[in-house]
Amino acid sequence: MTDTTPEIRKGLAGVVVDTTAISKVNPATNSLLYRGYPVQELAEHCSVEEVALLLWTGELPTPDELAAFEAEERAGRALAPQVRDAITRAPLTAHPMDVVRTAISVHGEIDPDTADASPEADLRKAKRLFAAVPAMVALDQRRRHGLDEIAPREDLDYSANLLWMTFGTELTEAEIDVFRVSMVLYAEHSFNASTFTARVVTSTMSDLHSAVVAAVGALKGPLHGGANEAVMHMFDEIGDASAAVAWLDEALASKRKIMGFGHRVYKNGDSRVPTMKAALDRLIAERGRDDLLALYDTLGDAMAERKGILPNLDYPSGPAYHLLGFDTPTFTPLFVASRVMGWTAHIMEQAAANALIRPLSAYDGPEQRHVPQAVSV
Ligand SMILES: CC(=O)SCCNC(=O)CCNC(=O)[C@H](O)C(C)(C)COP(=O)(O)OP(=O)(O)OC[C@H]1O[C@@H](n2cnc3c(N)ncnc32)[C@H](O)[C@@H]1OP(=O)(O)O
Ligand SMILES: O=C([O-])CC(=O)C(=O)O
Repeated sequence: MTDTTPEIRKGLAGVVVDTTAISKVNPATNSLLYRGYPVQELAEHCSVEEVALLLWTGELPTPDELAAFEAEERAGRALAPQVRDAITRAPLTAHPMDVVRTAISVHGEIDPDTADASPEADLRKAKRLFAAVPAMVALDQRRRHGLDEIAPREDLDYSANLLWMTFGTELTEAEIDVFRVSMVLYAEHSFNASTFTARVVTSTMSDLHSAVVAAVGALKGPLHGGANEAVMHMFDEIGDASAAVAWLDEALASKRKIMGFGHRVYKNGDSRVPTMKAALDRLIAERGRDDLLALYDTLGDAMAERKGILPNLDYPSGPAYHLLGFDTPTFTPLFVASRVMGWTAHIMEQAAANALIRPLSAYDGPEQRHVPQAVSV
């Protein structure tokens, strides 16, 4: 690097832009810690509500703190009429990510703390958003089938209630648990593209809901959260295991990105995949869907053999959400429901020690030149 030729790190690859105390992604040890706790242990022992408090406050809650938050969360689940209208009036041609993005924006407009940017108000906003997003996602899936909204149930925890509001039937404990695991695993992942987006917006001293809306937009893309939906479309396109290898060879020959594989940080496998794959395996066994397992394994093995590239969390999550009964375009909104925890934790962390995020660029356009005299105004 010379004074006149700055080093360009396309995509900020490998660039450390700030510190965070929220999570530690360590590709060398293939580990992920939320506030110091291994995500596998949290997925085994904790409810989504406990993980939310952990991410926001830095500590797992005491039983009293948890009970108080659970009561608050249960009381905040029902949609405000303005948010319900925004969802039901959205054209059915709109992608569910567009609908949840708009619904969050409307939810922000009417948040009682909308004019208050204090840390206490931001935590209240984060809690209200966390409580409300499941009903947004559930209603949007239901209306696409011509079904009515289902009211939240205060006797159910976060995970069971989200499933109840979507399907209106009680799923088995095992099914609810698979869903809980996915929500815990998706909750937080350091400076990924959507979280960084939220931090950029926050760095201008904008508000929490604007940052989350921007983050939803970043998550939608198939190189990020949109990959869980794309995995299922890919499985539909392939059909069954017997076609997987030929499909992959053709896709790689035509330089297609294989959805659900690869990662910017993990190059030897995603720390969350074994936990989510085990959850998917339980669901597959319960449903007797060995055909899906065969397709999953055949494609994964062939990708490892051909390219040495391993699955990321979206690879097992997509088929798990499919087996639970979610429509494929609802998968990424489910990621939103979970990642709201991480985004809002990062928004609060950024605001507490803010510096405007504004990198430099190296200009490579035309040299300075003059407008020709003949050009008229
Ligand atoms: C929850 C999440 O957001 S996890 C990510 C979800 N996204 C996906 O699953 C989409 C598919 N994956 C990808 O597109 C990429 O792996 C990304 C975007 C996730 C990471 O990309 P990067 O860190 O920029 O990896 P990079 O592009 O440098 O990949 C290195 C090489 O592997 C190839 N590669 C990486 N992932 C894939 C893939 N999924 N399919 C085919 N080839 C791939 C690249 O084409 C590149 O090859 P080249 O050196 O011949 O050009
Ligand atoms: O960290 C990333 O780049 C993407 C990812 O896995 C996530 O956001 O969960």
